[in-house]
Amino acid sequence: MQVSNITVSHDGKINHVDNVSTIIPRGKITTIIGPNGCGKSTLLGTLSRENKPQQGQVYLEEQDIVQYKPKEFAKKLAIVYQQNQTPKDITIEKLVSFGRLPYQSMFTNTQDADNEAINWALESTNLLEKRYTDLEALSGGERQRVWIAMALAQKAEILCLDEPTTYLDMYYQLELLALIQKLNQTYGLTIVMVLHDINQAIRYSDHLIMMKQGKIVAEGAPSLLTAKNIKEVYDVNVAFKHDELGAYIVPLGV
Ligand SMILES: Nc1ncnc2c1ncn2[C@@H]1O[C@H](COP(=O)(O)OP(=O)(O)OP(=O)(O)O)[C@@H](O)[C@H]1O
Repeated sequence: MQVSNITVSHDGKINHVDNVSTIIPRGKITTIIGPNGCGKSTLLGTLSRENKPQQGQVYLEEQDIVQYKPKEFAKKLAIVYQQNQTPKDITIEKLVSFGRLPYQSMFTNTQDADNEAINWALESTNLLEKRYTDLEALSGGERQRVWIAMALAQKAEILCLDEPTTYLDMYYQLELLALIQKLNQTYGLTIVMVLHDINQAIRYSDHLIMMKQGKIVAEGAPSLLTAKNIKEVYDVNVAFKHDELGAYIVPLGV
């Protein structure tokens, strides 16, 4: 995806995303990082057409995303939110099947392809055995996997995730990030996500976009992060460590 001079304002006064241009590399994991309120979700929501930019364009396969019909766009890009309203009395399988809506029409029978995609989505997220379980009976971590399964059933090449690990304990955070990595490495999905944990961003991303006050201040491989630019962006002092675990930061204080 190519983002070209995007400006988004939620209130018509402040530019919450301010003249941003970037490229989301295909087949890679891109993570948007930055302090609270810097515009991460607004940028992600612009890629997924949830936010309409006042200025600029986003191109997907050389076509402006506004030109795609809703169903065609849903076949290209799926998004999973941080928190989702859980419908009552619905099984995992039923929820995942909603991911097939972009493919259904009155004139074509897509049942075989639908079943195949649903099975693949359930298998990839390790939910096959629980397919007939009610969503309400699941823990928060399992539920997040179901929403990802629904997005996978959409069979889109680009998967956007807005703070997918928020509200999850350490176990489910790591499980979810490993799943995202598997989806990228095994199926070549392009991942674009927002994360707050810098160490997770370093460990699981190929590409980082670092934002501050609606602008991109640095982008590239995780090695672009330094104690200096983290201080500038987050106003936090960190120590950078490099050892057999790879690179990671240790927050020292504000
Ligand atoms: N629907 C909205 N109406 C008005 N202002 C909004 C709306 N959504 C976001 N904003 C404002 O836009 C700015 C950027 O918000 P955004 O959610 O994109 O930031 P973020 O970097 O994702 O923040 P966080 O890390 O806290 O989730 C914030 O100041 C926020 O208050």
